[in-house]
Amino acid sequence: MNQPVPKTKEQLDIKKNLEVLAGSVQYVKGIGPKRAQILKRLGVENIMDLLYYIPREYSDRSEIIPIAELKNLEGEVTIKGEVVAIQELRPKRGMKIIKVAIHDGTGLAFGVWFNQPYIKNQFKNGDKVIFSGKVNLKNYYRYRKIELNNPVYENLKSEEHVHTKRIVPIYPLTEGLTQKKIREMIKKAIDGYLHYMPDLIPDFFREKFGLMPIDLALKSIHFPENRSLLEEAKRRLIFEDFFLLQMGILVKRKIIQSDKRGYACKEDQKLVKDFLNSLPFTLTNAQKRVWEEISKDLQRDKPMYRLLQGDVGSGKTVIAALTLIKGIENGLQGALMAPTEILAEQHYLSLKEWFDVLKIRIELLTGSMKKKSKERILKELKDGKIDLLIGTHALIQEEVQFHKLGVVVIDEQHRFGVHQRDLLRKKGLHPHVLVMTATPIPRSLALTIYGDLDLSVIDELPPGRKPVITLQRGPEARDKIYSFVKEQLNQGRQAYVVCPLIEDSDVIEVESAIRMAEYLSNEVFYDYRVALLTGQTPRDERDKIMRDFRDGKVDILVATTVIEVGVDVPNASIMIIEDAQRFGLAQLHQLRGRVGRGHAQSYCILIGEATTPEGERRLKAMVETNDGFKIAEEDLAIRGPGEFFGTRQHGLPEFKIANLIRDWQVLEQVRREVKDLLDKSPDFINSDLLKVVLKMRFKGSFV
Ligand SMILES: Nc1ncnc2c1ncn2[C@@H]1O[C@H](COP(=O)(O)OP(=O)(O)OP(=O)(O)O)[C@@H](O)[C@H]1O
Repeated sequence: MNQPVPKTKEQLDIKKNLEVLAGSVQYVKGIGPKRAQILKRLGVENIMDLLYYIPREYSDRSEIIPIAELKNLEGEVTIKGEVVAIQELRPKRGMKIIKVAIHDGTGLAFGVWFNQPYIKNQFKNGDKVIFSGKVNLKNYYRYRKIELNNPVYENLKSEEHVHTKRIVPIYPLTEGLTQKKIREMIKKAIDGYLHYMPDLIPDFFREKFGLMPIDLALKSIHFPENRSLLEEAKRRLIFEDFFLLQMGILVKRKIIQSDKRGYACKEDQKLVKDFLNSLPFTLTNAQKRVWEEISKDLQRDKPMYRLLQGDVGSGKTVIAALTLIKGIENGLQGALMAPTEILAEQHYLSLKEWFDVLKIRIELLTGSMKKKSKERILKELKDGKIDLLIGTHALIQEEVQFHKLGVVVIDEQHRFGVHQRDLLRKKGLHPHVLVMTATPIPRSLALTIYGDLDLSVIDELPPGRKPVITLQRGPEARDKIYSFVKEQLNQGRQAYVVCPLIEDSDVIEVESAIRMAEYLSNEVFYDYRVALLTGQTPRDERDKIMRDFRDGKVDILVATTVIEVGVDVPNASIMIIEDAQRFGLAQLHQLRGRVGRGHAQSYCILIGEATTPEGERRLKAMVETNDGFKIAEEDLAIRGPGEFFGTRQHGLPEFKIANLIRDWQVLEQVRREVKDLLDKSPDFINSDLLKVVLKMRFKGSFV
């Protein structure tokens, strides 16, 4: 893989080598099945995992300090000397102390271990040893004795030091594992297996960017000879993370786009035009531009694979509808997948209103549906009688078979992984795919996660929208808040009250929503119509409540976070979020996005006090800005990319060492270079081999 056009034999060798590296860690000398189980908890299963188990920090023990100088020092030191005495003390019952005295010609120091009697047998008088540990000067002041508490020790004669006398790696640990043990395991893996590791970055790339070869990089990331080699090793491995990722994404994109014929739609015809005419508004410029981009894609005979980004309330649904109508008008079936049942139902309701007029047959399929209706829908779908199927991930189940699936819209909201997207895509024969997301992610990240998709952005809200006024208030302000809500309701508006998020307990969450609804309807808003909606509300009831709320028959909707995404009731102008400090920033922004969707001035009132600095940052960001892009950036900064995207779920690769925020410039550079390379020599990489590597390196299923 490290030559522009790999020769077969080399490929074979790489493949064989990779097979060795894919072997279980238990075969590494000194590990065995028991320790392999422990390592598994750290995500280390095969030998490659172990070689890439990156230290979390380093301790510089390279400088050996004369014992005489220790009395002026604090913190961690490394000393060497000859063992002159070994003592075992029992100061009280149940306590054993081992003291080993060493002399280095300048003075005497003691290594002290508590309740580790076996240490005594590790040394004998006359041994030349090294100790690394914290200086404890307490006994120096009393008895002029210098001690190192619980030091790491090594024999001075050993050829290669891994624990002392060097820059020493410190790894993330788990129960049953010590730094010493893992360091030794990694040393064994390096000694025994490093030579199997193929260099995944081609020579000319390495030369161009001055990157060290892989064996030196892995050796230096664990056991660096000096600081500068360590820094170079990090640079090389960050580059490698991004190099592989971009290769994966771009090769996948190529595979998707190459030699597969999609369904080429004709230019906009009657249905699309009728639909546009039926809308009570005209498209915003941003919507027009985006629709043009999509429309062009649909008219090509290659499948579209596009991401549609737009802040909450920016009007993505209309674009989704247009996309589906265009496909349907061209004799194709459409599918719309949403992350939650409520959202699927909402999409169903709003699209049905539009589509019934156009005589397009649309159905809803969800997991909680009765068997009989499900069977009917599945049959009609297969027979091609249904034009558009809307649903949750129930759509990707095996039993769901389309007659001619040609357009797929995925309202992703960051909840589906690439894998699920692919499953739906595969139900059609190269269908056009549009993925929608309301989280405006920074471009470099969009490229990383959705690098295999083209990007369309709706960067403009429909006219007449007023920014939502966001306030944060403590619970003591509740009376005032409620009178304000009443004023608004009296003007014909509606309100949402979102109940606290309760971690890991849907039951308590629902209970608290029930109590809140009772309290509000009995004690505060007894003259108004209050309804309750939770994840446990039965389907039929849920539909009715949402319908009533839409139709203005309910004034206040008390809900859990089930209403987080997609709910569109333009007349609702107040959003109250209880215990707002418990919610994530993206989630707060989504919830706030449920108001401010019509012409009325809307309000979002966050009830709660931050209990952590991060909580404070989140609430402050909400009060200060309505801009989804700024919110996303702040969220990313607070949580880091792993949490932000919920790494595994979303197929975002777990990098070994690179950090998307810190290293984004490298990412962009690598992306340009890799793209360039693949444009010039498309056969540069063997995609099967790449798949194997990517699977091993990034456990996520993004390729
Ligand atoms: N061009 C437009 N002019 C006026 N109103 C519009 C326009 N486009 C969409 N709308 C209306 O704006 C509201 C929000 O649109 P939509 O539900 O499509 O937003 P969205 O982008 O899906 O938002 P979210 O991600 O929050 O669900 C809807 O009531 C919709 O009818």
